[in-house]
Amino acid sequence: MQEAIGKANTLIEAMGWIRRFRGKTTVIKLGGSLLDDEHALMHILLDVIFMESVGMKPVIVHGGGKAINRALAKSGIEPNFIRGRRYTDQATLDVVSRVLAGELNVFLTEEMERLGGRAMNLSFDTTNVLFGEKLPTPDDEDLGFVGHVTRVDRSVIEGLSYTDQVPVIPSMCAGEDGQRYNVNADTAAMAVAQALGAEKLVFLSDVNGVRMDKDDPKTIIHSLSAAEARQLIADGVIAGGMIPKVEACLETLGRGVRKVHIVDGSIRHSLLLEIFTTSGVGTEINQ
Ligand SMILES: Nc1ncnc2c1ncn2[C@@H]1O[C@H](COP(=O)(O)OP(=O)(O)O)[C@@H](O)[C@H]1O
Ligand SMILES: CC(=O)N[C@@H](CCC(=O)OP(=O)(O)O)C(=O)O
Repeated sequence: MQEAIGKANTLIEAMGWIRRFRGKTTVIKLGGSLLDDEHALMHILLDVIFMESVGMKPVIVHGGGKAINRALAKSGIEPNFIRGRRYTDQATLDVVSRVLAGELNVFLTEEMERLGGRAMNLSFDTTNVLFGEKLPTPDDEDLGFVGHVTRVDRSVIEGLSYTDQVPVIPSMCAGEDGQRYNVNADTAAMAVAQALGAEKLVFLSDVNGVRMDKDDPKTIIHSLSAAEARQLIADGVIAGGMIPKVEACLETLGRGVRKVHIVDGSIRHSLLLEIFTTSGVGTEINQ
């Protein structure tokens, strides 16, 4: 009896959160490390399907850095990162296109359908929704075909959301002349969240959030203001791959997205817990 009452209370609490987020867009960024974890990925996709089925509007933007590294190794190409971004020559671009826009984008969409959801892959091979240009960099830091997003085709994404399909978008963009570019997946997710005026942007990573000591999960910081996040970058507490993520969060907050979260996607239901509880499980960055 007590157990049944507990379950009913949980359901009633969940209904409140569902009402609050129904009809609102959440952009979910899937990082490369999670795409390698079959079990974690299945649970994340089930959470996304749940969100869609209760009327929330999830949109997936994905990277795939690890899969790209493996594919490059097979082609005998050494990965080369400059300030967290991959130097992308023509041969690298071909591999990135194949892995991100071809394989991973199709795999994620098919996996969602297999799990009972409805999803649509939005890539160069179907409908491209991310447009951009070569990322401007200083002359001595040329990154080749690395781009940034300057325009998002909102109507296609919103059209899918309103017909109860989850848009799945790889982190690549096309120039107005048709040139393809490789885009850092955190910044691609940020551009999509801004363009859609998303209620939330969730970065699912392989760490439990921003930590005071990057190697100690217990030092997680649950809530950070923009000013505190900037200070932690300046102090070197936030480093490496966490910098572009937090910088993307800060830029997103300045442009209308209400809340940004960094969450460990390998914890079961971390996505739902972050959305449906007041304390959450990851790091929330607020304006
Ligand atoms: N303060 C910090 N808190 C948490 N992680 C940090 C911090 N500083 C650096 N990092 C590093 O950032 C990494 C996450 O970024 P990244 O590997 O790019 O993730 P993803 O593949 O999900 O985009 C962590 O694995 C961690 O090694
Ligand atoms: C320009 C640039 O660095 N692009 C990234 C795109 C994929 C990505 O960002 O994937 P993760 O989210 O797994 O890191 C790359 O080539 O690895």
